[in-house]
Amino acid sequence: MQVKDIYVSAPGKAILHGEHAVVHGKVALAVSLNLRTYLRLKATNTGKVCVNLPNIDTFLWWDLSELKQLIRHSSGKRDEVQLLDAELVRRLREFLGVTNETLDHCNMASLSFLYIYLLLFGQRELPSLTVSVWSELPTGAGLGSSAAYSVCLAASLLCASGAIPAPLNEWDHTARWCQEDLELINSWAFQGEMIIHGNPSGVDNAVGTWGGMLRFLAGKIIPLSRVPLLRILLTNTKEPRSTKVLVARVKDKINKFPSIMNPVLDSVDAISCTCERVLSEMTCEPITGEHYNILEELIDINQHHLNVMGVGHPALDVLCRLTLARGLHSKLTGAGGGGCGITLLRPETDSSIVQSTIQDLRDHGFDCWETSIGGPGVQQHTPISVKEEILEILNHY
Ligand SMILES: Nc1ncnc2c1ncn2[C@@H]1O[C@H](COP(=O)(O)OP(=O)(O)OP(=O)(O)O)[C@@H](O)[C@H]1O
Ligand SMILES: C[C@@](O)(CCO)CC(=O)[O-]
Ligand SMILES: [Mg+2]
Repeated sequence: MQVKDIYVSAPGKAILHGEHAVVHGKVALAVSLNLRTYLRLKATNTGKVCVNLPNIDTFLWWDLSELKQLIRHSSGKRDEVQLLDAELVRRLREFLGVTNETLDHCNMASLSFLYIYLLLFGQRELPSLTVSVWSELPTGAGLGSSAAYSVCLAASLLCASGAIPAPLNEWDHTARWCQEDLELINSWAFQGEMIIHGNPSGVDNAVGTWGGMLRFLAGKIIPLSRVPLLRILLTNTKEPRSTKVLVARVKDKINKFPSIMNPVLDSVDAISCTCERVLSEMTCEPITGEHYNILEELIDINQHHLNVMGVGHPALDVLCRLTLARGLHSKLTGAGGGGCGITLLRPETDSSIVQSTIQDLRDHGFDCWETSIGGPGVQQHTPISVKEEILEILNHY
């Protein structure tokens, strides 16, 4: 089977409020970033499937003949894409030599690729192809790198399998899919997330698919169209962590101390709802200092709650302390345990304060930059609409 070449991209995300609580049925508010993951899928006639993931130093290939063995006993196409095919996952783990303890980037990324590839093509002739991915996002740092990767895999492989059309017209440079196709992309990306995360809420892949700011509650996605322009500083503490491990840790704590932890989750839920109300007020009445005072207090309270959940880290404490010394408020974003934090900048925050804060954080060995939020969700690209330096990397393989 011959497939068509395609370039796609999907954004990373920052969670304003609700990380972890969202896994337990509470509200989360999340927003897409201007940092994206790009994927090129290229048809080949080598009889192989090649995967090039330079961000994580992973370059793998398999013969179609060995991959065919893996689908021999597969249960086939399932109607319910929300559940993993446990038997296929078990076979893939065995094939790749992944045990429960091996949580490294390479294994998780190859497992999720092969899982989606084999389920989409397994009932037909497997296509020979090369997939290359490059991301502007730090890997495993709380900015939704796994979701952006899964969304790109889902979109490109669904297109290649013919399950959804390629949306680009000859006169466009980028194009997005219709709502129904986006829902299919999102549900397949969720499966990739299940493999990487274990028990994802689905908020990250929803942002990667639709972009913008959204409210997420128990799988229900509500885009927030009326939101004020927020200035946010992103800091990567560079402390490595795994979302899968952290999500499992919070679950254990809730199981051990339900009467103590459930009120914390309820409080996080109330924080997300209050934040959403304040953001909406800011779009329909003059923005005042009091709006920002409330947003800052919500950030502080949530950061304490996340520490109570056990997903803080000394480096994140340093971030909060250093920024507070300049009058700025920060919290972790994503799964925590290291990784990234967000700092809210007030409109009147002087650029000299921002610059000296960034310098303080860099002096501590952190990466820090001001970001713009609300970028588009998953897109198809023509090659010339991909940044030159990224195109060079993708076309290198
Ligand atoms: N550019 C990439 N290339 C290949 N695999 C990637 C890439 N980015 C992320 N991944 C996959 O995602 C995993 C990291 O996912 P993880 O959920 O732990 O972090 P995150 O998504 O960055 O943070 P969070 O879930 O808190 O937002 C990696 O181990 C790898 O399997
Ligand atoms: C920690 C978590 O809430 C957010 C990770 O970005 C996990 C999830 O929602 O799947
Ligand atoms: Mg993730």
